[in-house]
Amino acid sequence: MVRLDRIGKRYGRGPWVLRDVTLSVEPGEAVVVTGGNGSGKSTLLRIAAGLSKPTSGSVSRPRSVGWMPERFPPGVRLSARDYLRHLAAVRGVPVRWDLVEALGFVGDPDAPMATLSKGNTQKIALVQALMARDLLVLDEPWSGLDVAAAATLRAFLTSSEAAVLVTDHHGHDLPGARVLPLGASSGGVVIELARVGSLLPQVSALEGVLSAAAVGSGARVEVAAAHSDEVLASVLRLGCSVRSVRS
Ligand SMILES: Nc1ncnc2c1ncn2[C@@H]1O[C@H](COP(=O)(O)OP(=O)(O)OP(=O)(O)O)[C@@H](O)[C@H]1O
Repeated sequence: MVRLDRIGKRYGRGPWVLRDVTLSVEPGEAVVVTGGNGSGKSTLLRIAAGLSKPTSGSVSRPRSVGWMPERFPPGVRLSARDYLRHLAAVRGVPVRWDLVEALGFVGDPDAPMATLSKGNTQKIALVQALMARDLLVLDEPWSGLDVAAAATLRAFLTSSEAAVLVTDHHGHDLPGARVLPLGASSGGVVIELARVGSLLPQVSALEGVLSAAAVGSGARVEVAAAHSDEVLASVLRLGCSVRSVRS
């Protein structure tokens, strides 16, 4: 699984883009990171995928990581076929031609990547990432896909045994996924809990809890910043497991 522990990030002396983000995604689980432009979604994903170092906090990730950037680097001279073969060889996995087909790729697999349409480039960029075994980190994977390919991708991610971390600001539904909203908050701290069960009323009653809503078998709890440490200690004492903490 991938685990981000109290991640903070600032670029140089600029403002903090991320502060104190704790998140774990287990195999077979999916998390959708949402938030407005500039809220830090891509930054969080780049850190999770190992492309950027956090300023504070720590990350642990599995070995086989697939990364799809928001924009495919221009000027790749390889053909789609050679590009996928190369990346499959590097990762020690077979090329997923079945996925290329399932996504409805209609470009020339032997033409340079730079000459493909946006949608077809996106499909190849996706397949190279989806070939990884343990962790799939996909930045805006639906962007540029036609409806049928979007449905194929959703079905693939929903049934994947890898840990899945995606960004989305178009409201694409990913059944069963947890949502991690980044960005403007009401000054509170949002704590995501796993396995809350019948404890939700007790969590809601803790001093400093502003709202507590069930999400699947867990809950999303908003806490006044001044009470966040006590609430965290209390929910752990109650036996809840903490998925993420965001201020
Ligand atoms: N390499 C960088 N150097 C300096 N600042 C950066 C860098 N990358 C991102 N930022 C800044 O960090 C903030 C968060 O950017 P990021 O791309 O993570 O947001 P985002 O939520 O993915 O945005 P969008 O939805 O617009 O893609 C922005 O203010 C951005 O300008």
